Amino acid sequence: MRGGLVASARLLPRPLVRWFLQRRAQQDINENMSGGKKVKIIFVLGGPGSGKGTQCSNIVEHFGFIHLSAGELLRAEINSGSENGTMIDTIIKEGKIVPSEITIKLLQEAIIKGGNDKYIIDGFPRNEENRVVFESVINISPEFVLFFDCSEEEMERRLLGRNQGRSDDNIETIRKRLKVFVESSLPVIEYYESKGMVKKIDATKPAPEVFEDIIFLLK
Ligand SMILES: Nc1ncnc2c1ncn2[C@@H]1O[C@H](COP(=O)(O)OP(=O)(O)OP(=O)(O)O)[C@@H](O)[C@H]1O
Ligand SMILES: Nc1ccn([C@H]2C[C@H](O)[C@@H](COP(=O)(O)O)O2)c(=O)n1
Ligand SMILES: [Mg+2]
Repeated sequence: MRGGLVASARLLPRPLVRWFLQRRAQQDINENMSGGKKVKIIFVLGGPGSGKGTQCSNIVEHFGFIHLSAGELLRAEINSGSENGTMIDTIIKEGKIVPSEITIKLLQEAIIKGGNDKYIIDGFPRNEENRVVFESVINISPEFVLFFDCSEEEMERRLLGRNQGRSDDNIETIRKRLKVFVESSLPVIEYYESKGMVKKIDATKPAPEVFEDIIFLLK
């Protein structure tokens, strides 16, 4: 029966399939969140090492958001031994971006599991494909985008000193990630900027000062 449904879905026009997936995702998210409130999302973007994870922990503590890091969800997927794990691991070591359907499925599951109505999503959308597929499948627009603006030299220095055993914190992969950030992620930030949705933070400052600026913006 299920196989029959999948086979018939292949015969449906693409917009209809997309509409169906979108309705399912929204229904799933809305049925599972707390208090029947609309789910609110803030995207946190910035280059590798700009301090997204550090500040998201502060935001969770002070503002009651659930923090989802796309990178951490992908690393958990690798460690879970899933069938996509090896492929994700290779892509991350190469500093490239994982296909959107994988990352969005992980985010969707985490939103449903979280059961909250306020999410701060860090490191997503990382490219235009991430943005467009999220829009069409999840169909929730972010309230706004927090952009951590940091110089490349500072980001490189921080990543080389991070010391958390990440397979992508080596100079070769760091340089590739910085290049991918400029080529694929900055255009996404520019897209949201053109819609007046970006709140920019000077992320080169010391962490406590960055958080003071965030408090000002979130209040
Ligand atoms: N404002 C800051 N000044 C100096 N060091 C910082 C600052 N913010 C974070 N750090 C340090 O820099 C390193 C990278 O920070 P963090 O992991 O938060 O960055 P990130 O943007 O999440 O990076 P990635 O995209 O690689 O996950 C960590 O070792 C962190 O302690
Ligand atoms: N939307 C995303 C987010 C992350 N990744 C991959 C590629 C990144 O270099 C890596 C680590 O992410 P981080 O922890 O630095 O945010 O994870 C991706 O492919 N797509
Ligand atoms: Mg991070």
